[in-house]
Amino acid sequence: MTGSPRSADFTTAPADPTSRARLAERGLRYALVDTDDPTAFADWLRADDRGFHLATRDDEKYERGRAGIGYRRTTGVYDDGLSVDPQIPVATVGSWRGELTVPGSTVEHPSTLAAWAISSVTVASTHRRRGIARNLLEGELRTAASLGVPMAMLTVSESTIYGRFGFAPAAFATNWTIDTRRAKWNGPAVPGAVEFVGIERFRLEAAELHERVRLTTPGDIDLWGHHWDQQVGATDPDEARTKQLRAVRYRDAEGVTRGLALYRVTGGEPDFSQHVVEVDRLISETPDAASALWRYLLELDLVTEVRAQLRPVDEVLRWQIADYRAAKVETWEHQYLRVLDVPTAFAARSYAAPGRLALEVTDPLGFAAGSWLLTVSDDGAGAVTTASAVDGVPALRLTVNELAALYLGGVAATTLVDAGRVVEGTVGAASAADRMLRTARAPWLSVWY
Ligand SMILES: CC(=O)SCCNC(=O)CCNC(=O)[C@H](O)C(C)(C)COP(=O)(O)OP(=O)(O)OC[C@H]1O[C@@H](n2cnc3c(N)ncnc32)[C@H](O)[C@@H]1OP(=O)(O)O
Repeated sequence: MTGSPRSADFTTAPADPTSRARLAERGLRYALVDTDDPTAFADWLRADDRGFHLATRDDEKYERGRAGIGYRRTTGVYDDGLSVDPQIPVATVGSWRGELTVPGSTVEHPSTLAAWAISSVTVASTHRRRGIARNLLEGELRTAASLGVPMAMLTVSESTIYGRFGFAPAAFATNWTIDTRRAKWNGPAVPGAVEFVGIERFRLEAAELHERVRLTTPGDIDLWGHHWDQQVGATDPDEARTKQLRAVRYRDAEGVTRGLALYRVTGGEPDFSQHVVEVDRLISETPDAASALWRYLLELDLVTEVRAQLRPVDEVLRWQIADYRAAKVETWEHQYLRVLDVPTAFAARSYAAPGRLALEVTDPLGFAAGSWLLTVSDDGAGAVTTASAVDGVPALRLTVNELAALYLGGVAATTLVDAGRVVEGTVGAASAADRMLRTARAPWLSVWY
């Protein structure tokens, strides 16, 4: 698999004319990059790397990058007046049409929403704070809306940037640091077995397993081949990290792979008994698989600390170690959403309780603004119509940001009312909203993109 395009329409949609005109007024050219052209793509990647303060790559790595993410809609802003290297863009953005899992999805009956994934947003430090990123972001949102994509999504370098464009965090993640001398395993013994697998096998089985697990995880997304290449270090075979990778899998009593872990053991100082385990990935399809893999990692000899990033907020491990304080857990906001089409987005997910909810939404960019009525039937299906306040229907007033935060059921309307970010039109409306919107398990996104 070289990419995840379900449909290629997104790659050919022209650069947004409004942003193009606004940037042209400033002497800047906003254009799609021809990703079939290795030179143009390498120049774009050079700008992307520079924007994120990454090391410069050699030509072979640029070509590998093109093979991996060249399927994306790749846009640059060029300053043709530059006296040096005007062919290197002064701003970059990459986007694609992804699939966001929504509440109610199962492997047998998947419910996903088309979502416009935005990545590689950079503006050269020589051109910062002149409104270039604003034009890139607004251009992406208008393009997505023009293609009928109901949601935009991204993960962020800084949490302060994207609220102004209508994004808000809708799924959170946790980073764990576990003192293994204190964290005695207190969970169940499980019937299957953990065994080592080669890195190539891990890559193969992890991609398959993620395809199933992401469909049961609201907030998660479909992944692309290059993601797995990067995960297992195939893009950087000579790096120390790549050479340290080890992989194990959990097979259940029937011999079916239900979980995988990729990890590195580092350090050991001062006497070889104090190594640190960095868990790069732990994917589990069943509670048994998660138990077996966590237990394996926590009981490794010559190890005193296990670190894991991007774990779910309601990680079950919390209840499987003898000493709660053996684990330091830090919460991050992670999956940011931006609603572009309210009726389509809210009809795609299912709900925990029947009822009606009026949503008065403001949106400076207009996409989601309006008075909406969400009606959930007894089977948990939802439909949204335009309607002004209806007598007896709980009502909330909110901006498009809070609408995004509520969407996956991971943030409570009652919290946002108490925070002063959502206003109740009728007393008790937030509790009514929570009964309909909240999910049993916290939504979760397992990757950066
Ligand atoms: C989805 C992703 O790709 S996340 C990665 C984001 N990119 C990075 O972090 C790479 C390093 N940073 C950069 O390249 C740039 O500083 C960017 C892309 C963050 C901003 O680009 P700029 O062109 O300088 O932003 P621009 O001038 O359009 O600013 C737009 C608005 O965002 C605000 N803003 C810009 N950067 C930041 C920031 N780092 N933190 C908070 N606010 C910011 C501006 O103040 C402005 O606000 P306003 O219009 O409401 O007054």
